[in-house]
Amino acid sequence: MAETMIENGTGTAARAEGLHREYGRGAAAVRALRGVSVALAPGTFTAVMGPSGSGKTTLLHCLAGMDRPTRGSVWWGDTEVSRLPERRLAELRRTRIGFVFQAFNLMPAMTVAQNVELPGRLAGRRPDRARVLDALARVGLAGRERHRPGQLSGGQQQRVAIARALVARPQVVFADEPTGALDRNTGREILALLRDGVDRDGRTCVMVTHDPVAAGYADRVLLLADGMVVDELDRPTAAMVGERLSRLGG
Ligand SMILES: Nc1ncnc2c1ncn2[C@@H]1O[C@H](COP(=O)(O)OP(=O)(O)OP(=O)(O)O)[C@@H](O)[C@H]1O
Repeated sequence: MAETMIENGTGTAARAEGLHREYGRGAAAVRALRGVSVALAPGTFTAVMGPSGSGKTTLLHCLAGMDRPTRGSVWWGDTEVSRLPERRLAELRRTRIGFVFQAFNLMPAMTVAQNVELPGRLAGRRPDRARVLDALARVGLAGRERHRPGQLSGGQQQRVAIARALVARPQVVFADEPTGALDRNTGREILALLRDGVDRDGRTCVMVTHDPVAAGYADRVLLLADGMVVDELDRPTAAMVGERLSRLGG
């Protein structure tokens, strides 16, 4: 039943159909996405990989409602977000989507707790202290709420960013190279946290990564080349991913 619903396009946490994204016009135009369709089943972890410039970040931004496709559609559940007016899209993004960046993107002058509260405040909601503390505890940062980001290690800062992405309990979390700025062991801890959110809370997660070991935490890998999905791997191992990537020259 669930499979059929997903094939029909309903019952997905998010999906994209026939996405094209061009930057610039005329001779200078860059075709970053050239007809990408993906369906993200609820409670799954997908890694997006491919050579530099293949369109990974563009796809993530379009799926997360942070960029608009030139053509094609993006859906979160039954809502077509690619057609929503900007204000409505921003509102919906704050409740339905979490985003984790490679460079953490925390506000240095704010405390850890204030950083986690910020998206809610921007959405006009009063901070729910218990929920913020719970989100911090879940990423292993209980007791750090009054620290500033500069007083934390890179791995701890990324944990704050994950708590910030999760505090609204979004259906889908997007992560753009979340371990790219971290050493290997710290990176593994962050990946385990993302995996845990999928397994324990049924969250849907999509992550761009260059690292085959990181992709091994996912249920599925989508391989992009030249703005198109060229391959897909289920239950990937780092070795399988490394081998497919080297065939793509990535
Ligand atoms: N805002 C923009 N304006 C113009 N061109 C862009 C813009 N964003 C991306 N591009 C171009 O679109 C193509 C795809 O970029 P994208 O960042 O999605 O690739 P990527 O696979 O994430 O690359 P990397 O692995 O190097 O981060 C590239 O050729 C890039 O230069």
